Amino acid sequence: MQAVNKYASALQHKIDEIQIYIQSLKRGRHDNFQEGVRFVSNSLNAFALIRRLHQDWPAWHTYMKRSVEKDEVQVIEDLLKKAPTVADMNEALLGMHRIEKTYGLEPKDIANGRLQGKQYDIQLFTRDCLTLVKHKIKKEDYGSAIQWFRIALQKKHNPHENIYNEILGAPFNDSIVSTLEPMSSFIVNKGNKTINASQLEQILKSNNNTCTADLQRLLQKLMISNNTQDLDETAPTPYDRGCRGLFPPRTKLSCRYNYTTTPFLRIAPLKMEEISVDPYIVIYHNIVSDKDIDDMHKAAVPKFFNGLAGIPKKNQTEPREIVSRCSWVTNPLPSRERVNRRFIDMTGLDIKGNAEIQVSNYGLGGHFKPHFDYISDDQKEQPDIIELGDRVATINVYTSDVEQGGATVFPNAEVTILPQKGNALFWFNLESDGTPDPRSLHSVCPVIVGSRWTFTKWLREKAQVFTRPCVRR
Ligand SMILES: O=C(O)CCC(=O)C(=O)O
Ligand SMILES: [Fe+2]
Repeated sequence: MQAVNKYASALQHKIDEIQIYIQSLKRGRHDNFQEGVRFVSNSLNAFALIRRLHQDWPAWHTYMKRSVEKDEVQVIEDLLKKAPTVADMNEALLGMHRIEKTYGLEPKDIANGRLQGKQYDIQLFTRDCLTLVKHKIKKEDYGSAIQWFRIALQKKHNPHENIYNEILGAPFNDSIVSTLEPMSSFIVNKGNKTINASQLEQILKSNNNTCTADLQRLLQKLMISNNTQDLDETAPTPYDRGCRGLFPPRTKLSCRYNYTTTPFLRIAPLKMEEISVDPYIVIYHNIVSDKDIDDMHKAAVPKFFNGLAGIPKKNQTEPREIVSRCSWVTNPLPSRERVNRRFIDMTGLDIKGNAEIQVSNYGLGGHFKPHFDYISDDQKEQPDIIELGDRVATINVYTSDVEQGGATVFPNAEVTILPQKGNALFWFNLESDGTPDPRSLHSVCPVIVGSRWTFTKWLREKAQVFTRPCVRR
């Protein structure tokens, strides 16, 4: 923005100078031939004119040809190198898709800045909607594609549309026709009559009458079809229901001070909130200070890599989904040691040989699909598993608040937890005899608004020989 402003001022400066030159040319009247002749018949005028045309004009011409403020353009070019890539664009589209589908949001609400009933002063424009249309078609989600296409058609036309069209190309062009073509039969069968003749005329006009016959035919189809069934709505999964806050409320749960797990808690008990008794899921409130959170984030961010979903299958070729940015704090740090001490106080479990803590950040639509933290068969050979054993339990500390979305959901246990900065969630992945507990299936809902930060710690099996007795079931 700053760079473009600088460029615009430089351009304005040049225009001002050229205007001054134009003013300087206005000497005497020579609107017609006679006046011209009279003007040059005066030798002073003739001399000055010849001198100006001979000396000044070429110099002004050279000035006009000089590209406007090379430095400013260079700054913009350097910034462009850091512009989002195709991969970034794709991630953003996937994030938008997840938000729409997981929370069951209507495209028209999203486009008008209404997210789960909360109104934001933001809206999407025609070109945003059309980019989403293309993505929906790629995902073969035709119901949603049509909705987004209609919204694109209905969006108010910008008063400066002509300028945008000149620079960006007309939004409804041949490429959108070829994208929509595969679903035109779907439009006829399932489409809803939502644009009328005058709207169609408006679209054609705003498109500078560059609509091809193909596009006109497609728009006509949209108009004539009147089947009301519009969406191929698939039933929400348990994960979706958890993210939408639809699990039944839990009762008979308590909040209390824990002052027994370790001797230290006698002088500084921890606030514990039961979330579920069986399976055991609890939250400890305010276990990390803002300062320790900042220090840990600072240590982790320079080493951030893409957090990828799931475990790659043998011979898998398609890229794994990027779900977060994360890294491990592996070096000893006073903040990390304090957090680890808290983990021991909370759980009574041992962290021998396992001091590192993961820091994760989830952005636009960032999520983590339902998964188990206990190891699967194809992970058994991993060196850390051989050394430390399975992931008995997980601690997840919320190190930021999240304005909307980003809950932790246990789809099988029907539990949803909203992030709250400083709180730690703790649950077991294995039964006390070491058997995997499928009720530990858990997930992160897509972030709608905000940036979600967490610490994750897996408590490992081998360190627990003296802390967790094996109970026969
Ligand atoms: O951040 C969360 O709520 C859960 C993260 C998680 O499941 C994991 O890192 O394994
Ligand atoms: Fe997990």
